[in-house]
Amino acid sequence: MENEKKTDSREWELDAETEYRFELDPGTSLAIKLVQGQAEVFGTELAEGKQYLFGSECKASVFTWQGCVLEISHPSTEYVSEETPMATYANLHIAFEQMRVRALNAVHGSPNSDDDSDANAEPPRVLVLGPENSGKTTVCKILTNYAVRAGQDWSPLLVNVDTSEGGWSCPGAISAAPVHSPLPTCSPANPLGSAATSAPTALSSNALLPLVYWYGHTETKRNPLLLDRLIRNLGDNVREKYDADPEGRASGIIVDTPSSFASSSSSSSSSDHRHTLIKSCVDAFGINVILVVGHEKLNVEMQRTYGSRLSVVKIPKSGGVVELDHSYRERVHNYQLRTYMYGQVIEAPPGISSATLGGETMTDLVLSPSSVVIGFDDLTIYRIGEESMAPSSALPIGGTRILSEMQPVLIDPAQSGSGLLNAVLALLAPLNPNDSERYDEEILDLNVTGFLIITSLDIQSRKMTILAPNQGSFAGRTAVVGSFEWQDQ
Ligand SMILES: Nc1ncnc2c1ncn2[C@@H]1O[C@H](COP(=O)(O)OP(=O)(O)OP(=O)(O)O)[C@@H](O)[C@H]1O
Repeated sequence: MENEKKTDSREWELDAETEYRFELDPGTSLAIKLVQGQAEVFGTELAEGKQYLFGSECKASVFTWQGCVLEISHPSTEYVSEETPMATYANLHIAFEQMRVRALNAVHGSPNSDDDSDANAEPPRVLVLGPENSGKTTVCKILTNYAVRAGQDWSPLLVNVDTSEGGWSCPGAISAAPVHSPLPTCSPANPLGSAATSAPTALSSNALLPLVYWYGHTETKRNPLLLDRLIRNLGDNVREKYDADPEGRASGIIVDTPSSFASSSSSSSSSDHRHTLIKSCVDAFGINVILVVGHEKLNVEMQRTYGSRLSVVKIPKSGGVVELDHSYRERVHNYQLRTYMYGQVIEAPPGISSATLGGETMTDLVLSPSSVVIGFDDLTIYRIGEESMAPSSALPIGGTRILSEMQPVLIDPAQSGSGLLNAVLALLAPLNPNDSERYDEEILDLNVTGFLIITSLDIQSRKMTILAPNQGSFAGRTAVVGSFEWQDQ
């Protein structure tokens, strides 16, 4: 009881269709309780009377369709806005819902009454494009959550090809997971909820089982050829999954993209890359709707390129989207890596005793990674492509580049300057056991089973220490290093 008295919280009464927005500074947390009415955070409903915790510099909003009363402890920045694009997003959701129902009817052989043919009864496969800080991830989350909440047992496939974000795993990865229950928002460390691979599966929001490929860098322009290949690999997997599950396919696909897909750069080569990568997504996931978030020029560009064969829809950007700067994004990468290894701990603000993380009753999702010492030869480590490539024009006349951007280059941990100390490595699925089916670039096509960090290298005794979420054996395994570094705080 004494605890309750110290709570520095305030009641906010929100009118229908308004939203309460907040931002948190480093090291602070926030608790929100729905006292009365209906409220949701990026499409996930809040239950009345529960304390929801937010931390790790989270920036988000609580929207209400019908009005509500909230009890909120002290955030760093807060305000209420009456102008939101939620009505547009809800209309989009309704349109997608109709597409899903028609697609499912077609699978079941039930006629779609208003339709003369079921041939175009396709579920929504949506590509969300937009510039930096336009709210793409948030739109994807809202549309996914609304689909899950529709009560039709939909489990839309959420695909993240934004390598600067990391989705369910580590930054630098691209991934896809069918979503069965609303995605919580509590920290930018896991913007799409936590995956079963890094958190207790007892929590419903952690039951996500993503398929992950490792690109290894933030910037798409660093190796667009590799990213193109990984997107196509992800698409092939999704197609296989849906070939075997036509009912599941009716839930549709929502693809979140990096802002580099939208930024028109002056250099023609990066513009080429961007078009190639958008096209890889359109082909890989059979996209039939492109949503352009608040960008007139990109909308016109997409209309011109794709307007004749799929729907291109421009949607407004929310005024609540926060401009995230470079140093914030770097801090978020660190939060993500730390959360992957150690779980999520958000300390409740003073006076709040029982709180939930994203609606789950546990506040401390503490994980204990293991630190193991292995021999240099236990793990085969590659980097994809050469670190720095001289332009072809700089090569001697008649010289050809030996290493391509797609070439797996074997790294020797014993070599000084290997760049492995504190590097984040993706552990790949096993190579094909049948030697005759192996091929040079096989490791580009293997998905990721986990991530690890090399925390020390002992060159004399040819041993290294590895931090990993679980104590598996690494003998005979293959890992790929990218450009992410573990920072021990
Ligand atoms: N309505 C809102 N109110 C408050 N914060 C919001 C709102 N919408 C989005 N945000 C926050 O703004 C930030 C940027 O949003 P989001 O990540 O969706 O944008 P993005 O376009 O995907 O970003 P990126 O530039 O990384 O591609 C996030 O921290 C998100 O939680």
